[in-house]
Parts: sequence; C-alpha cells; structure tokens
Amino acid sequence: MLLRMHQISKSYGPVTANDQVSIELHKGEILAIVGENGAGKSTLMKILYGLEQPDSGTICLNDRQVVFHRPSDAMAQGIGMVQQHFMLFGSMTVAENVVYRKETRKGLFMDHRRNQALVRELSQRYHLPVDPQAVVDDCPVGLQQRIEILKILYQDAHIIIFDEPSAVLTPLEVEDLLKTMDQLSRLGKSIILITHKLHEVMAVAHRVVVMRDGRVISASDTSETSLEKMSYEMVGRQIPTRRMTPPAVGNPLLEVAGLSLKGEPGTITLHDIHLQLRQGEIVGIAGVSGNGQSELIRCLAGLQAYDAGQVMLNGTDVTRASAGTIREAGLAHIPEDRYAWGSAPAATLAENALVGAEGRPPFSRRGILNLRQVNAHAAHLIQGYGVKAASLFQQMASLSGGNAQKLIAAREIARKTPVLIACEPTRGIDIGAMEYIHGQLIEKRDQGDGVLLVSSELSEIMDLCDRIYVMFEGRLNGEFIRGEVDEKTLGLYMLGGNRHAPQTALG
Ligand SMILES: Nc1ncnc2c1ncn2[C@@H]1O[C@H](COP(=O)(O)OP(=O)(O)OP(=O)(O)O)[C@@H](O)[C@H]1O
Repeated sequence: MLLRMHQISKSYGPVTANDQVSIELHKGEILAIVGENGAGKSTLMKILYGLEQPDSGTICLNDRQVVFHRPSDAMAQGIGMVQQHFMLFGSMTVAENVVYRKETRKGLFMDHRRNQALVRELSQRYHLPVDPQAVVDDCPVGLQQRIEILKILYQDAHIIIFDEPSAVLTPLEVEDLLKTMDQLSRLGKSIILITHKLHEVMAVAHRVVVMRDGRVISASDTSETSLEKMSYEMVGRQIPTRRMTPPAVGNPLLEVAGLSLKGEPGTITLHDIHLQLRQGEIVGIAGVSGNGQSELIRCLAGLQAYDAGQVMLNGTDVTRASAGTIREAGLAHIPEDRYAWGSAPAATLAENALVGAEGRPPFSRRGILNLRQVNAHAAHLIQGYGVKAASLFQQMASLSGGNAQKLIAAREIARKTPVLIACEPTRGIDIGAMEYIHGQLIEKRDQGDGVLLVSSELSEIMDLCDRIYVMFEGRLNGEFIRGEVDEKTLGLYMLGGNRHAPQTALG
C-alpha cells in the first residue's frame, strides 16, 4: 500500500473536523474525496501535507509510519499539493518558477539554458506542454495550473493532491486537466482529487470516498457507484430536479447604456456595454472568466470608476455613484472573490452576516447596536442556509470555504433588494447548498425582483437564466432567450467564434 491514513481525528475547539478517518491510496490510482461543505476534506489533506497535525491517528507511506510537522516534510517524502491559489511568481519565467529552490547554477549565476532544458524535458515526459521562457503573468489560468503541476513533478512528488482544481478553469481547461490527471496516473503517479463536481469524479477517478460530518461514509470503485448514489451519500437526501415557471417580466430595474472602461495595460477594456435587467427575470452573463465580467460588475457595484456610460438602478441614476449609494439605491452583490470583497475574515460570523445593515433598524437605533437582533439575524441565516458553524462568534476565517460562501450569499439575498448581482454564487459549494441557493435566486425572481447572474458554469446559466448575454473580450457579443439556444452555440460565442454583429433578444 502506497499511502494509508489510519483513524485520523482532528478537532478545532468543539468542532470535530475529522473523526477517525481512514483512507488508502494505491500506486497509479486516482482517488476522489467528495462531501458537503465542512465535511472535513480540506482538513484531512492539510494533515497529509503537513499543514496541520492530527490529534490522533497515523500516516504510513509504503507501510512505514511518517510524521509531517510542516509541508517541507511531506514534500521530502514525495507528496505535493496543487492549491487553489497558485504559489507562483508572476514576473518570473515558467522555467524559473518550476526549478525555484532547486536551480542549476553556473558559479554564482543561474544556468538559464540548463534550467530551461530541464523544464522542457520534464514537460515532454509528462505531456504537459509549456514554453519555459514565457512569463507566468502572461499565461492563462489553466497554463498556470500546469506550471504548478510541473513544479511538483520537478520535486519528484509521487502523490499529488488536487484541491478543487477545476473551480477556476474554463470548460476546455477542465478537459485538459482531466486528461493530465489520467496521463499522470498511467505514468505511475497517485492522485487525490478533492472536488464538488461529481461528473469529474465519474470521468477520471478510480475510487471515491464520500465524507460527511468528519467521517467516511463510503469508499467504492467509481464503476460501482453513480452520481445519484454519491449525492445521496453526501447530503443524506435526494436532490430534486427543478422546474422553472415562465418569467412574469415587468419594468426595467437595471439599465446600462454605453458603459466603457479603458483598462490599465494588461487588463480588460470594456466596450460600449448595453444591458437591461427587468423585474421578474434572471439574466445571465455567460463567458469564460477573464473576459471583462469582473470589471463590469465592479463598475456596476461602484467599486471601479469607468470612462463613459450611464447606469440606472430601480429608477435612480447611479452613474459613477459610490458603492454605498448604489447599495442604498437597491443593489445587493455576491462578489466573485468571497474574501477580498465579500467578507471580513477576522470578524465574527454575526458581524459578517450584518455588514451593510448595521446602520438600520432593527439592528441599530441612534447609533447603538441591538445585539439581540444582530445575533438572531445571523442565527436565522446560518440555520436557513445550513452553514456549518460552531458558534456565531467564531471568526469568518475558520469556516470552510463553501460555508463562507453560503453565509455571504445568505446575507446578500436576505437584503431583499430589487436587484441582486450574483457572481459565481455557487463556486466551491456542495450540491445540496447549490440547490438551495438556486432555489433562493428563483424565489427572488418569482417575487418580481431581478437577478443578474455572472457564471462561468454553463450548466448553471442554462438551468437558471431567462435571458443570457455572452461576454467576450470586454464586449457583450450575443444575447439569447431561454430555450432558444443550446450549449454548443453559447460555447461558440464564449470563445468569440461568431464575428458578426451582436444578436439581440429584446429587439
Ligand atoms: N482553523 C479552523 N478553526 C476552526 N474550525 C475549523 C478550522 N478549519 C476547519 N474548521 C472546521 O472544520 C470543519 C471541516 O472543515 P474543512 O475545511 O475540512 O471542510 P471541507 O470538507 O474541506 O469543506 P469545503 O467543501 O467547504 O471546502 C468545518 O466545520 C470547519 O468550520
């Protein structure tokens, strides 16, 4: 047996993150670990990678017990981890990043030619094409992930942990990644894949372990399980398929006319954006991430200045207004980066659930907070959205990633504003919570509000949106009505494959 983690337990205060968890990994095997948000997957991987120490339990490599106090201990034993946030130096070349700390030198100086040759050789051996001389910042996300993988292979890792690796990738990049994992396993590498995307598990993994509440619920060959069985084991119930009623469309709530932004060098420029969101509809912005969606939403939310254009929100002109004024005028916003924009990691859950409403009754009067109301509000959101938390007063940073996302979504949806902009609202979220958040967005639309959904998940856009804009290289280059477009056509527009005039659905 290559790796055996035996009866691993780990608690954080009252929370048992891992409860006597045992897993095994064979040479050349791809093992997927799935489970609800907060099930304990990341904790188990942090223990394997030496980032955390277990309270009890053992790790054996090739039947020999090992103890990892820090990641360098794990790396020295051939364990590498592809993290969600890449650990690369953006201004350095691919080769410099891959050989970092294990460079070949000529006297005092780096032997660039030799390092590049080593990286070229490595990239050929593992069928992972890269240009060793390219600068990392110029590489798209999928390529940066490939550089991370090469870095780990250069350090001779034979066990590679992938922590939700597809969350940041485009559909084509995901296909490439799955191929890469398959190739690596054929070349004798062993892989642990943490993911919420069950179809990826079925496509690439040999075995799958399902975790719930810190425990292992099942371990099976993927050939002997199914999507339905896995999802049932994860959340303990059947996930219903949803049917949407036709939209009852009303007046415009958000109107954007001629919005343009001249980006800094190296950033996206927005060209003459026109869009409309009306009462009672969910409008999607589909697109491969990095095509200007983030810039557009930052402009609409008052987080970035733009050069031209007019924005009307619920009848008020909010052109170039501040973020606070725009929120007051009726905008709620689930931002794409939950930590940078959406929450204060060092503040408590109760504080994070309140943000933005602290100046208003019933939460405060004459500048004095009513803590009973504040706490009751947070408890209500936490319960409703199934946020796994030990206390209202724990730090936001101690929540698992998916649970942090659930709390932010809960806070913004609960504001009951006429317009909600939801950016990647279900990224990193388990299928049960995803179904719940989708239900909340539909309910909001059915109550006559408008939802602008920005998502790089085509299936999410297709399932929820009444109308869909496609964004490519800073332009809206297509507009479609639900049911009148298939995934293939949308995919084509997302890649700029249509070069004729934009199609409009509203006339
Ligand atoms: N540093 C910490 N302090 C307190 N609690 C923590 C800490 N790290 C994790 N936890 C708790 O341990 C539990 C397991 O979290 P973990 O991150 O392992 O879950 P996960 O399965 O990876 O979830 P996700 O799918 O959301 O990433 C959660 O309840 C989480 O709140």
